[in-house]
Amino acid sequence: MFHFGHKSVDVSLCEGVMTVATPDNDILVSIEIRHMLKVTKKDGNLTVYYVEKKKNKTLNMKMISLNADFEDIQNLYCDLDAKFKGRPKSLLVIINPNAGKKKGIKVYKKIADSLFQLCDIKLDIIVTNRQNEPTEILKNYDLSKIDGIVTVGGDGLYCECMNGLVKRIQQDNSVNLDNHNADIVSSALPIGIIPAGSGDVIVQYLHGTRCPRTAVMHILLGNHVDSNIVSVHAGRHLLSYSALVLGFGLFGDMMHDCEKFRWMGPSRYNIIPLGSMLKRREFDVEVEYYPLTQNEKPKQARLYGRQVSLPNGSVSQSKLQRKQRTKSSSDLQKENSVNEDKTILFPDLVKEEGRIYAVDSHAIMMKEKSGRMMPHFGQNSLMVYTTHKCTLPDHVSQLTKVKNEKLDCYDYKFVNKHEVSGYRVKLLNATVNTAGNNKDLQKDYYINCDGECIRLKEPVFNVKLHKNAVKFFGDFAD
Ligand SMILES: Nc1ncnc2c1ncn2[C@@H]1O[C@H](COP(=O)(O)OP(=O)(O)OP(=O)(O)O)[C@@H](O)[C@H]1O
Repeated sequence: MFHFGHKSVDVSLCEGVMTVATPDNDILVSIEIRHMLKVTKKDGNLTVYYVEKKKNKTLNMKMISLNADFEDIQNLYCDLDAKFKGRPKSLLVIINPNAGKKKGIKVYKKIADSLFQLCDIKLDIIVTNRQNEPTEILKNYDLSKIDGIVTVGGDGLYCECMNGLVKRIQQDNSVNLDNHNADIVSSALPIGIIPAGSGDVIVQYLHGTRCPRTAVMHILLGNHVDSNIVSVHAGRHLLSYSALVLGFGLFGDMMHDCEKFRWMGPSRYNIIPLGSMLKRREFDVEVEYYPLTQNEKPKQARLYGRQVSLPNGSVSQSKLQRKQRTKSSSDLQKENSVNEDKTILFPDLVKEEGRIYAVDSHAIMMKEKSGRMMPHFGQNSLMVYTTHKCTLPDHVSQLTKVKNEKLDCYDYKFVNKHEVSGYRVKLLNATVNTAGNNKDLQKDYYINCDGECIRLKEPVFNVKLHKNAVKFFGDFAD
């Protein structure tokens, strides 16, 4: 017989739930084992630490204590402990002390450390001194001794660690990083993000809150969410992997402008983009969209060959011209196979040519849910948006809707959307300077890759979706 406070109770474990009830079967407590953080025992006492989700999606830690004779406590402890398999036991923690308002170390010490200690996690804590250090650490780190990586910082730190991890895994599996057609090997090692950055977008997508305590508890509960990434290649080199947003044109320029005002801290993201918007540039581009393969197509697949609709101001194409521009898979194969290890067959492909402000894609797809645009992890496809010529007020109104996650944020005549497995952007009027072996573009063109500004040195870049290539700690399902 167990005791809960002054009451004598029965304790049962059934279908993943521990129930504490009176002998008359009045249920006093019912806890799902997947929500338990830790069980401890001492003499005739057993304490269960567990989480409860509040309406605002934050997790709250609670505990209950049960008393019984030594044997009953021992048996219940062993039964519960056996169900904790798969929880992380050993973690590499990478802290960026300069992220956001420079509170990374404080957040870690105040919130994360005690929870990790409670759950007996073996920790290897590294406070970084500079950019690129996380990449270097992950190049040679013994990944076999950890169950996950935890970043304490912003989206940028996560993206750097994700890049380091994905590159390391390709290296270990002899995948050529610079082949833009290569399918990459997915990472089995989950990454947890404890938010301490400027935007903390990914963590909010994952947990619905920016609360660092909630993020730590999600890591400890050990559930995983698979997520897509995209690769960006130019001039037969990998530029980067993106986990969140990849933006050429306006968003590249915005990020470049924001970088110049880094001293302003996180507030630069509220002010500087307005200036970038006022001096928005137009780019003459040709975009090739690689359609989904048969397996990837949603039930009501669109016919891309017939779907190209160019808005006002862009170079228009007749149906016939569009047809001529649709390459056969054999043409593509020939084009792509030069110096490449592996070639993917694209059943048919559509080219769009015109004057644009931006080409953007999101590795975590934004789709309608409960009347809003909400993130969806691990989707079968990548959505690409091209923004064509439009008035400044219309453009501002559209981007404001994107920011506010409005359902109709892409329903504008000047925005084209394509659901693809990849795409290629070619700058049509970019002049390439060649000096010796070095090539460079005469003008500056930027890609915003998850907040990192990449300056293009080649007039063509390729983007490819890699489904479920990475794992997060969390449980996005609810
Ligand atoms: N000690 C460090 N000092 C400076 N930069 C670092 C350091 N450690 C990591 N970085 C890099 O700084 C970039 C931004 O980091 P992070 O996302 O954590 O901060 P943030 O303040 O949210 O970023 P941003 O200011 O770019 O929005 C990342 O590329 C990260 O890897």
